[in-house]
Amino acid sequence: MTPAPLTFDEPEAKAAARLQPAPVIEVLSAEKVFADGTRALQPVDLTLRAGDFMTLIGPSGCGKSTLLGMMSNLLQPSEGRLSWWRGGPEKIGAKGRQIGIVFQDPTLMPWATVESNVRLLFDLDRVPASESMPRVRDALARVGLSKFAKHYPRQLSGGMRMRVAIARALATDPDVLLMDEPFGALDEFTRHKLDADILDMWQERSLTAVFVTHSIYEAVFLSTRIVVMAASPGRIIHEIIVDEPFPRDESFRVSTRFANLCADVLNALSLAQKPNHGAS
Ligand SMILES: Nc1ncnc2c1ncn2[C@@H]1O[C@H](COP(=O)(O)OP(=O)(O)OP(=O)(O)O)[C@@H](O)[C@H]1O
Repeated sequence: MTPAPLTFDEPEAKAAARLQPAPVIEVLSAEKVFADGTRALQPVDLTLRAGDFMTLIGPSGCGKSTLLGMMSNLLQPSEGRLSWWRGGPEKIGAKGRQIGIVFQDPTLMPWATVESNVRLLFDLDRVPASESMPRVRDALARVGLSKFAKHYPRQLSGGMRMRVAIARALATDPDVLLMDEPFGALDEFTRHKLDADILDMWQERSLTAVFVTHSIYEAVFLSTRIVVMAASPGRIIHEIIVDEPFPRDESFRVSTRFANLCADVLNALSLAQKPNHGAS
């Protein structure tokens, strides 16, 4: 059946807005000044939509982690506000509205097994093992660590420890996954493998993702949208849409299109280095 045509008496912008996926997190003129007076972010406006894979990229200190912290509701804006599923923070956690977080450091408990580390959030919530363990096992299988469930963090490589941290976030069955430079400390090969795995999970689970990185290649490979930020004060200066179909594989990494997109991000980042570009 042919879909009903859009009504053309409607302004174009309104019609386009109707076709966009629903907002999941909206950052509404939110800014952050820390208690010591550091102005980490000047007012930022940003809408994360269902199904986005959004990357935040920019020089050190431009406020990427601060912005991610506010999006996770772990950090409060000093001015402005955020909304989650068009409501307040009370909307977070309901069915279909779970947020999972992966930090830069895997932050594992060294005395606990891989399995216990992944189970941590369930244990804190006093969820019975009969309920939590199938989810823990499923998450460990998803990151390829089933055989290491009884190992301790010291017995794992850096990449494997990061997989445990990802499994811990996945076990809670998140709808939105916020990741703060999770692969920054890993070698290039491990990083490529984990990038591919994250994309598979994002597709399989219909996740909405926000990913902080310093790597232009990683940003282009993963994202549907790249948000470029500048420092002093932290702000958004540009956005690049990566209109490349999924699944993406290694052939994308060596394509001309990939090289051109990397050049676009690099150009935007060099503007970010210019003092006061886009600052108000
Ligand atoms: N708790 C805090 N108190 C005071 N200043 C802070 C605090 N947290 C961050 N800042 C400052 O806010 C600014 C933004 O920091 P943020 O960590 O968000 O930047 P970033 O872009 O994530 O940096 P990086 O890429 O190095 O991780 C920096 O100047 C930082 O020193």
